[in-house]
Amino acid sequence: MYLHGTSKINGRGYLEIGGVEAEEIAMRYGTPVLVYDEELIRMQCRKYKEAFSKSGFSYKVSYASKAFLCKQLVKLIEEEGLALDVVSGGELYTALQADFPAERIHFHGNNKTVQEIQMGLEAHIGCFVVDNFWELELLHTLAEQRRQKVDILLRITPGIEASTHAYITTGQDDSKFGFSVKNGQALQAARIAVNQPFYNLIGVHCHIGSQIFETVGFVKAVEVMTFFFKRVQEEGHRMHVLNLGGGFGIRYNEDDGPLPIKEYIDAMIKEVEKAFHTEKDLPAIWIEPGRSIVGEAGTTLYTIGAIKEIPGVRKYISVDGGISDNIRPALYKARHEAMIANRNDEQKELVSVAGKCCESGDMLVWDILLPKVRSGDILAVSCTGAYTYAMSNNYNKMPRPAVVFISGGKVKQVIRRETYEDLLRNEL
Ligand SMILES: Cc1ncc(COP(=O)(O)O)c(C=O)c1O
Ligand SMILES: N[C@@H](CCCC[NH3+])C(=O)O
Repeated sequence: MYLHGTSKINGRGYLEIGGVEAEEIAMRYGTPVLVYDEELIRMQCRKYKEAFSKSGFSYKVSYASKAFLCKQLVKLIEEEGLALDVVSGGELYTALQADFPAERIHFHGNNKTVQEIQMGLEAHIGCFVVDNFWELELLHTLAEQRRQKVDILLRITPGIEASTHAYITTGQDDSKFGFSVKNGQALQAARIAVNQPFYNLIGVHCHIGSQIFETVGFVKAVEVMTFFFKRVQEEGHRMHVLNLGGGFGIRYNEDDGPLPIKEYIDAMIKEVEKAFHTEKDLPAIWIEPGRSIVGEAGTTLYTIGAIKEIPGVRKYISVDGGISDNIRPALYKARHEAMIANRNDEQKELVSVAGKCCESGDMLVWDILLPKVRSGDILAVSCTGAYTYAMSNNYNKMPRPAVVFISGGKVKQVIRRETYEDLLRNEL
C-alpha cells in the first residue's frame, strides 16, 4: 500500500499514522474507524495557496465540502484561510454551526430550495452560484423581497467532458448543471442577470469533472470560459471572478498518476494570462478542490472477521464495514489499496476483501496480496478521506463509523460512532 502523508511502517512492521499505531486507534475507538492525517490535510491546503501566491495572481481557494464535512474540519479549513463551497442547506448549516465566516462561503447546486436560498440570504454568504433560469428568477425574487443585493456567479457548462483519465470535447452540453455557452443560454442568463437590480454578477464558474490527471481539460475549459467572460464584458458589464472548479486527481492505487498541484494551477494561470492583454483586465481565479484536500489523508480501519476459502476459486476475507461506509468500489469500481495494519509478514496470498452488507456487490477490494490474515487482524484501506463518510449510509442498519483526526501523535475524535439508538432517533 502506498503510504501518504505521515503514514509509515514502524520498527515493529506495523502501520502508524501521525505517530500513532493504527492498531491502537482501532482498539481505542473500535472499528470501522476513519482516521484523518490532519497534517496532510493542512499541507494540501497550503500547496494550493502557495501555487497561487507565488504567481502573484489574485485568487480564492475554496474547499468543496461535499468531499467530507464536519465541524472540526470546518475549523481547520478556516484556520488554513480557505473559503468554503457548499451545495446544500445541510452543508451550509454545518459551516455556520462551526462559525465559518459566511462571507467566505459560496453556494452551489442545481436545485436549491426556497428554504436553502433563504438560509444563504439570511447568513449573508459570499455569493450564490446560479445554475439555471429557474434559480435565476427565484433567487432574485427572494433577494428583492429582502431588499438585499446579492453577488452571483453563473455556472457555465463549457462543453468539455472529463472522464477519469482522458478528455473528450463534447459537441453539445448534456448536463444537469449550468448554462451552456454553445447554445447561447449562458449569454442569455448573463444578460438577464446584469439587468436585475438585486444582482451583482461578479463572474462565472465551471467544473469539468473529478479525479482528473491531466491539464488539457482545464486548459480547454479556460479557453471557453475566458472567451465567454470577455463576451459578457464586451456588452459593457465588468466581472472579476473566474471560478474553474475542482477535480484535481489523487493517487488511490499504482495506476493513478495525479500531477503535482502546482502543475494544474500553473497551466490554468498561463492560459488565463494568454486570454487577457492587460494586467488590469485579469480576473481573480477561484478554484474549489475537494478530493485532493482530504482524500489521501483518510484511512479506514476495519477488523477482519469471517474468512472463507472456496478452493480453486477465491479467498474472501470479510470486514466489519462495507458499502455503508465506502460505497465507492461498488459505485465506481474504485480501486483502493489496503494492508494489514498489525502485521507485516513476508509471505503474501491473494485474497478479496468483502464488506458485511447484504449485497454481492459489497466488495471493498478485489484480488489483493495480503499477509496470511487471521480473524481479529486490522485491515487498513487507504485514500478513504473523500466521498466515503460523506456518502455513507445506514444500509442494513449499519451505524456510521467513528472519525478521528491525528496530529503530532495526538488523536482527537471528531465524529463519534453512531449507536443503535441513533439509528432509531427519527422514528415515531
Ligand atoms: C461544482 C463542483 N465543485 C467542486 C467539486 C469538487 O471536485 P473534487 O472533489 O474532484 O475536487 C465538485 C465535485 O465534483 C463539483 O461538482
Ligand atoms: N462522489 C464521487 C465524486 C463526485 C464528485 C462531486 N461532484 C467520488 O467518490 O469519486
